Amino acid sequence: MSLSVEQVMELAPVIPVLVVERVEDALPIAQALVKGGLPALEVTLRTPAALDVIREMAKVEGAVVGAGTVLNPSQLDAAMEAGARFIVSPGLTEPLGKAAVAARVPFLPGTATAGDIMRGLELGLTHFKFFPAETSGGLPALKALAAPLHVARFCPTGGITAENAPKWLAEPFVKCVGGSWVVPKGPVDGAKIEALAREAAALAR
Ligand SMILES: O=C(O)C(=O)C[C@H](O)[C@H](O)COP(=O)(O)O
Repeated sequence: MSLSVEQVMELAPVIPVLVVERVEDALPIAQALVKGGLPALEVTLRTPAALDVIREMAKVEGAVVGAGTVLNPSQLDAAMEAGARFIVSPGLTEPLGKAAVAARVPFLPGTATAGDIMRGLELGLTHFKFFPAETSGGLPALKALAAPLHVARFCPTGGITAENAPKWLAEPFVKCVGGSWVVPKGPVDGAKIEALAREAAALAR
């Protein structure tokens, strides 16, 4: 079943941002996250294994697997071919935005300025990543942007933690946050990931 970008953002308060080096780690990570209550999984195309990781994770019941770090239309095509059901990018270019709109795939392009968001609105997009959130002025900056650009909704990502997520999630223009903290680097510890996911899934919106 295909979901709208809003539905993807409403699956849980947190979209875990995943950098997975080994295909063997895909299933245990996805299973632990879904079990902990985080079904939307962003697999970044930062490792050679990423497309195979998407294919593996898509087999996990309940998982809604997307691709992150998508930089251009050919990566968008490859991610969708691998089974990605939503697309996240660090920034917004016209070729990528147009390709995502044409593909009718839920798309969260990274934005950090009013101009970025306005270019997205011109393309018909209304939901954006705010990236890198903590270093682009943090919540005061997003509040200032969301006032005039009041139709836009955001997934702040970059520097978000379990500790600072609640202040972002309390805002009406924030639908969810993204972050890598839920899956610590190193050997996969399913119990630990599940516990971190459970804590993240319980954050109030
Ligand atoms: O490459 C992309 O497209 C990204 O999505 C970047 C990630 O969102 C951030 O690198 C996650 O930031 P941290 O949670 O601070 O580790």
